[in-house]
Parts: sequence; structure tokens; C-alpha cells
Amino acid sequence: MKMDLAEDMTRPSAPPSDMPLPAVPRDLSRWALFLDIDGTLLDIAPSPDAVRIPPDLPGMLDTLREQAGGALALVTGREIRKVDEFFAPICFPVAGVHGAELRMPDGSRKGTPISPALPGIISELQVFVDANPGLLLERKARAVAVHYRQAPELGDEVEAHVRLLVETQETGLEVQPGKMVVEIRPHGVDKGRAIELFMEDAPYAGRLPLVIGDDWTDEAAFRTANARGGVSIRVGRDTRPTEASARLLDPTAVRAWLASVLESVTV
Ligand SMILES: O=P(O)(O)OC[C@H]1O[C@H](O[C@H]2O[C@H](CO)[C@@H](O)[C@H](O)[C@H]2O)[C@H](O)[C@@H](O)[C@@H]1O
Repeated sequence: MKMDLAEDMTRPSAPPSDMPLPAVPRDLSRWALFLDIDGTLLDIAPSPDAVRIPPDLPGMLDTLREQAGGALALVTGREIRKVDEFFAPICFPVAGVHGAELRMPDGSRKGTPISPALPGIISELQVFVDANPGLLLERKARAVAVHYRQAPELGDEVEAHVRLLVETQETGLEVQPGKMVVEIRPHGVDKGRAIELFMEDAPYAGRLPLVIGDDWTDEAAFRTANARGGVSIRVGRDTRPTEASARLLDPTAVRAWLASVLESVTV
């Protein structure tokens, strides 16, 4: 179902640099919202556990979900259990670990199998991280991440080491670079496919996807939104190539934009 966006959206003034500001949807019954977390809803912090959840954010997302007839999901590299900690006591539908684990609106779960190669790779990475001050290992059930935000000079070495561990043997895993992080996630999952799975069923089916994200992993989600005639919004000030069609400058702008969506639908 492809709709004329101009029918439903009011466009704010003041377009930023190279890409337009996203227009504000007036009728949320036509949209399914898919929101990334780190760098999009939340400001980037020095380490994964140092993020700050703005006190009014969980409630605002819950109201948005309600106004959208339930058609909202968080689409993130984080594990679902971590997302629940952030937004407690609210449990949102979530695609976690870049789409490797899903929780649907009825609470049912889907997840890719855990690679038998993962525990050995994690052990090897722990040794590597221990030998290189500044690196941080983030363990997940189906994945693992090596963060180098505190030692940016090690970025290339981290990526080379992770690729060596993952790509020189049959692991069923893939390397996923991110912001000052190199992650290992299950092969064959991405955020675009996760959104396709949500879009198969109510309350998402028949709506237009609106995706907001900031990172390389969000490009697959942007492609899905674009292919379905929806809207893709890249967060960030840098000019790296993106498939998104609009831009918001930072998480503060994202939260303000989402608040303006709520204002436009509730008045
Ligand atoms: O898909 P996302 O919701 O954007 O999650 C991607 C990864 O985000 C987290 O790491 C990033 O944010 C940290 C906190 O701000 C920051 O310290 C780190 O440098 C960033 O890479 C998270 O830790 C990962 O598990 C997510 O996959």
C-alpha cells in the first residue's frame, strides 16, 4: 500500500543541511513506528551501561504506541532484557540484537539459534580485551560486542581481530561494525528483515513504516521503509552516505520531533 505522504503530513520549516527534516504525520492510524535506541532515542554515552533514560521518554513512547493503535516497536542492537530494564515497567514490542530476537505485541517471542561457535569466540575475545586497556566486552546471549570508545586508536585492530575470529571458520555469525564498536551477530538477520516480520501482522500490517535510526545497522531498516513507500529518518550530523530520506540532527531532536508528532495527533 503506497500513499501520498503529502496527504498526511505537515512539514516543519527550517530544513537542515543536506537532507530535509521529516514531515510530521497527522494521522498515526496510517503509520507503523520503528525506533532505534542508542544514538536515536538515547544520547550516546561513554559505555553501554552509562546511558541515561530521560524520565519522560518511556511514557511518551507508550502514548505514541497507544495513539498509533499499538503499531510501534523498538528495533535495536540491544538485548530485549536490556530494553526492558531501560523502559521498565513498560514492555514494548522489540526486535533485539539487530533482529536476532523478537518480541511481538502479544508477548510471543522468536529468536535465531545460538551459534555453537559463540562461547569459544567470546573466550578468545575476553583474552584480547584483557590485554588491551580501554576495550570493553559486552556479552549477549546470541551475540557479543567489543567496544573501543575509550581506546579509539584500537578500532582497526579490533575489527581485524574480530573478522579473523568470525570469517576464517564456519560460525553462522557475521561482523557488524557500529559506533566505536565491532559486534558479532547471527548470520542472516538484520533490522530490515525484523521490520518485515512485524509488518506481516496486526497492528502493523497495512500501514506505512516510519523508521528512525542513526547507525550502519539501521540502513537495512531504511531500505525496508523506502521499499514499502514509508519514511526513513537518519539521525546524525555527519554526511556519510545513507539510504534515509530525511534527517534529524541528534537524539534531542528525535525526542522533540516525536513530541511534536504527539501534539499534532492529539490536538
Ligand atoms: O541499534 P542500537 O539501539 O543503536 O544499538 C546499537 C548498539 O548500541 C550500544 O552501543 C552504542 O551505545 C553505547 C551507549 O551510548 C556507546 O557507549 C557505544 O560506543 C555505542 O556503540 C550497545 O552497547 C550495543 O549493544 C548495541 O548493539
